[in-house]
Amino acid sequence: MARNVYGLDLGTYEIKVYDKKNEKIWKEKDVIAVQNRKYVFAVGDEAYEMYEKAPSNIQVVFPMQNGVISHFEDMQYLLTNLLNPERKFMRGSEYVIAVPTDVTEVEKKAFFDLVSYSTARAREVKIVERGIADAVGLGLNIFEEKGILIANFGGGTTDISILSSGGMVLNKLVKIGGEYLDNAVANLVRHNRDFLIGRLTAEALRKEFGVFDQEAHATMQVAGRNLITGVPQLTEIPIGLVRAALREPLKECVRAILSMLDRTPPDVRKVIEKRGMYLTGGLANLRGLDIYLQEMTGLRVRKAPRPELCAVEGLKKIIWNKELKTLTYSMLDEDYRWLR
Ligand SMILES: Nc1ncnc2c1ncn2[C@@H]1O[C@H](COP(=O)(O)OP(=O)(O)OP(=O)(O)O)[C@@H](O)[C@H]1O
Repeated sequence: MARNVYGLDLGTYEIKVYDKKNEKIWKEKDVIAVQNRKYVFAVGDEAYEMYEKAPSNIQVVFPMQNGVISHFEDMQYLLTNLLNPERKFMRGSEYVIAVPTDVTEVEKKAFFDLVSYSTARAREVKIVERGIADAVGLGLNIFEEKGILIANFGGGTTDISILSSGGMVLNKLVKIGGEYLDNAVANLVRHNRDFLIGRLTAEALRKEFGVFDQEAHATMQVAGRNLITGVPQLTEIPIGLVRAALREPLKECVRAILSMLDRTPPDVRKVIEKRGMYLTGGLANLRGLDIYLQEMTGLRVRKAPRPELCAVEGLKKIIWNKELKTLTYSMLDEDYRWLR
């Protein structure tokens, strides 16, 4: 099979892929369903459909947690299956992978090894920091700009980066993302209403209500289990309860952004204050999040047009452009000294 070049943004919630040969970008849920702890039953979107609905002999596993790989073999199987469903051999392809910056070298190396040492037999594996891929995806002149603040709100994490002159000045990975918010909503509903809802229902509530711009008396009917009677039933959840659950985790993200700004060199900070910050990642679609962040940080907030695909669009540009390719590196490079 002919060689190909892939851009991979491996997220906790979804894997985004750029396929150079077929000139297309696609995404798939980062989930695998395993039967009797042995046989792979389904992968990707199909496996996600089974989450919270599967019988007890089928385990639905999320191979990534908080932005890093937690089940290496499941992740490798999932990726190989998604890239190569017909299981034709695809040796000799090249990969450019977007990785979070604020993780350990071992965690970063796992992304590299995932492709380097799989049946894919990669010809070349390059890594680029996700904040940089986001900036390229936003169409910013990464080499010239002297102050860029990007917050990537994802499924498992919020990756905050400050860039200047083509490099990372500061970066912080906050372990709060969509999943954390969903758990917060489900927990508050349980404590407040004695009503048990699943994570997917909590996600639907969060997507429906958002953070701002909705009337204060809206409600949504959801299915769950009454914890007093033990009976499954429908109930109305008010918007106020969902907003209350989101408040503290979102404040934590705001605090991380502000504390990073405090540590930013003054000249870079001046440019950021003038230009504002950029919002990327799937959670940036949360209704009203941009207005909320604008009010809380005092910065102008610009949301990427397709925030969840911003990093993979950056990877696409990097793959096609020689100058941008200098932003990538290999962990096998002589001058890359990992663990030292
Ligand atoms: N319209 C929407 N409204 C609210 N939230 C949304 C919307 N669309 C997607 N999301 C949320 O975005 C999150 C996924 O974002 P994204 O795909 O950027 O995450 P990821 O890259 O997989 O995760 P991470 O970057 O943390 O590893 C999910 O929690 C999902 O619920």
